[in-house]
Amino acid sequence: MNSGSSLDIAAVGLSHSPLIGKNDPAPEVLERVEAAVSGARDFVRDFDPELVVLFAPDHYNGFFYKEMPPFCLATEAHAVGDFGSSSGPLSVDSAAARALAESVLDQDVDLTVSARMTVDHGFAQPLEVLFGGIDRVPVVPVFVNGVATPLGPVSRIRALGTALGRAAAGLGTRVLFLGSGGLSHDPPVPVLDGAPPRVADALIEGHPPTAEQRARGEERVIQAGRDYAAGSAKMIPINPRWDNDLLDLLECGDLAAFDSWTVAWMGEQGGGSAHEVRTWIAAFAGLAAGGAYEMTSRFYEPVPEWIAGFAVATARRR
Ligand SMILES: O=C(O)CCc1cccc(O)c1O
Ligand SMILES: [Fe+2]
Repeated sequence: MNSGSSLDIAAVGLSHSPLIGKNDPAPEVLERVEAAVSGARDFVRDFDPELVVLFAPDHYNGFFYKEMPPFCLATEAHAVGDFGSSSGPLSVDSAAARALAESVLDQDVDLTVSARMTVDHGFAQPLEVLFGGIDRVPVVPVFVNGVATPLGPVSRIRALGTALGRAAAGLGTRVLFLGSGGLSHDPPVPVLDGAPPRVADALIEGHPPTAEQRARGEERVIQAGRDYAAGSAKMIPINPRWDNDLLDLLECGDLAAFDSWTVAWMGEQGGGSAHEVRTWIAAFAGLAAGGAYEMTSRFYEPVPEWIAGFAVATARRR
């Protein structure tokens, strides 16, 4: 149990992958990852958050090009259960969500609000991994677009995180900022630009896939993981140097440095889904809004089997 100030804030960044448990790396890699994740779980248990502000991307399960916001806060959310992740309602703290939304808007950050957000493994997995389910802790889900171009400047994501950090301080509760995704990786997520009409239509309209279509899509991602690990894929490789540079900036707290990271450069360095690191930047900006922080643990390992530069980091106020 946490015995500190009720206004404590903390942050955790955690990579996700729908291939965990489906296309696993060597046992020793798995062991190292599990030890790091277990450390994060202990950190979260000790911190004992009263509210989790969860930043996560979507993989064309909830947000489509019919209208694609750069980010969106939910006052209610339900998970689709892709790749065997949990389905059903998340335990959203609607009152906190509304209060945070109002405060963020008051701080001059344009925010989309959803009263019924559809989310996928990007949200479900970190809640399962750290809390044992999607309905175990009061949460405010915040979608951060990490795949659907055009993407705006990283500075706006940092501004969102900062505004939510300030807003959360006004709640008077212990808040954990949690970022889900990244780091560098280039999974076979469809791209609207140049897509054949049927694919384009699906990306725009978001017709729910049939069970068979979903199974086929998931099998394609699993096969891509096998190819990535075998080095036979045309995907942009995991970039440990880039990933560690990112973790260095988060560790030293120089979040303003991310403002010069361009969308094009990030994609070249880290692959099409590297933009998921926006969730980490938002989470750490939320923590930084409360003052100086320290990173209390940091783990990184490239896991091509999962199509993930896999990282776990925990941080709290000094
Ligand atoms: O297409 C999908 O639904 C998921 C693709 C995907 C694969 C590995 C790691 C990820 O972060 C990711 O997003
Ligand atoms: Fe993802």
